[in-house]
Amino acid sequence: MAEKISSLRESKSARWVVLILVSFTMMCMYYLPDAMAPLQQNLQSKLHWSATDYGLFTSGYGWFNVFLLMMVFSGMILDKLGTRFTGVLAIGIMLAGAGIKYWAIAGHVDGTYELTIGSWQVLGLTPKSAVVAGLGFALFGVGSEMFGIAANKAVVRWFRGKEMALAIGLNTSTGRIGTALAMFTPQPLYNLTKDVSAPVLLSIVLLCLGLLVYLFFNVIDKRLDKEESDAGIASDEEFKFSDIADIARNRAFWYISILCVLFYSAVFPFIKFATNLIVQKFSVTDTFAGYIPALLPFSALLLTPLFGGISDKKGKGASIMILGSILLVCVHLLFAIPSLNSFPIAIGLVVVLGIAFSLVPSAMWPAIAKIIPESKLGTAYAMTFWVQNWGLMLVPLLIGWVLDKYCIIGTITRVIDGKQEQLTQYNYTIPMLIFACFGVLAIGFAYLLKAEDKKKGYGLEQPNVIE
Ligand SMILES: N[C@@H](Cc1c[nH]cn1)C(=O)NCC(=O)O
Repeated sequence: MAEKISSLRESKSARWVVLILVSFTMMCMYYLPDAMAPLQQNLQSKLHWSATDYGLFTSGYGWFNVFLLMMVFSGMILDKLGTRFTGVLAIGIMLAGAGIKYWAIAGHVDGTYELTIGSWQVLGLTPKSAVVAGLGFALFGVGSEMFGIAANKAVVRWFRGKEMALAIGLNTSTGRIGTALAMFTPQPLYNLTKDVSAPVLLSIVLLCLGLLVYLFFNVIDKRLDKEESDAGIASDEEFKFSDIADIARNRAFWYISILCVLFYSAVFPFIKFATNLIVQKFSVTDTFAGYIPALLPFSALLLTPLFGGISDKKGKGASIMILGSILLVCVHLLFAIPSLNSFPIAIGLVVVLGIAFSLVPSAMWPAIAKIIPESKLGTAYAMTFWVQNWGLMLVPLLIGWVLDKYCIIGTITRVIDGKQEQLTQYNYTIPMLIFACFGVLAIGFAYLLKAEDKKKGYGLEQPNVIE
């Protein structure tokens, strides 16, 4: 009997075209989450936000994902309706969220909110602009996570048994180009337009481009469906509620998800505060300071596919996650030392953080595909992202609050756009120690994962490529 294989999936060029299309859209999507980070100080002075307000707005990314269980719904939609529909829906949601965020940051929302429940003051004179921008970011976050899950599943579908970790790594890396652009462009854009919302507008343009490109991917992916159904190859099984319970019973899955929330809590929220940290601690200008954190996604961009390729061929996935977490702790501890304040040190530390930020994702995302069957993969990625979003939501809130409560060391007066502005000065030692603690816990969970893999034989330390 003739072997049932798909010639499209077997075609290296078709696989790589698919990867380019999905990854380009990923890049467009990754611009907005970090595009406000280089303007933290400008946002604070233009919109009269405190560090707590900035933390609240930043935490918005996770609000709907966490509390409305949006990622679980996204996983269900994905497993039921497929990567093509889900991807387009996700981009539509991101566009709506980015639009709301733009409206709020462009200065159309005035006044403050105060919210008290009993004796607990939930929001104390919080600018409405921060809350509404946070709501826009929350909607964007739903689309962004939904797209991330769909993109991972699409890449796994096309690359399983081939260069899977390399492909996932390249896909994530292209996302890092979006993050790097988000670190490089906002300050020059602001200098040009004197408008803090200009980067949000650029993100809307990028998302529209991403949508066009994703529609091309849909055409090719549909051809694969047709080829597979003609060849009698079964398409993905549909989502079942019992999938959630099956995944939740897998101990290794929880180790990866907890490692994920701890690791990413020490990276993404760090990026959100990094420009300000570098201005404050290393005494460099705002524009130049924005370029230093950009080295993080840049080094990750080059190294993630390299480490993905190595783990495809050599394995050692769990060990790579341990190493990445150790590097993360070292970097944050060194950032915490007040006397280490010369700016070449900042550059070196950010590059090493970029290495950690390449090691862990390059091994982590393919590891989920090794412990969970493909039919449940959308739901599994959704559940991991849900756990991760708790960190993306709570950690910026915590850091913003800690900065205002414990880290203010004074104010300076600077002339910005011809006006004298009071800028608050912070000491970032405590926030950096908090980030380091997440890293220490991440090391522990990476070891637990390695032990579980040894016990259950998932093959996390084995190569991915089937020659
Ligand atoms: N769930 C996403 C979170 C995110 C934040 N900004 C953009 N995406 C994620 O973890 N993606 C994987 C990664 O390594 O970027």
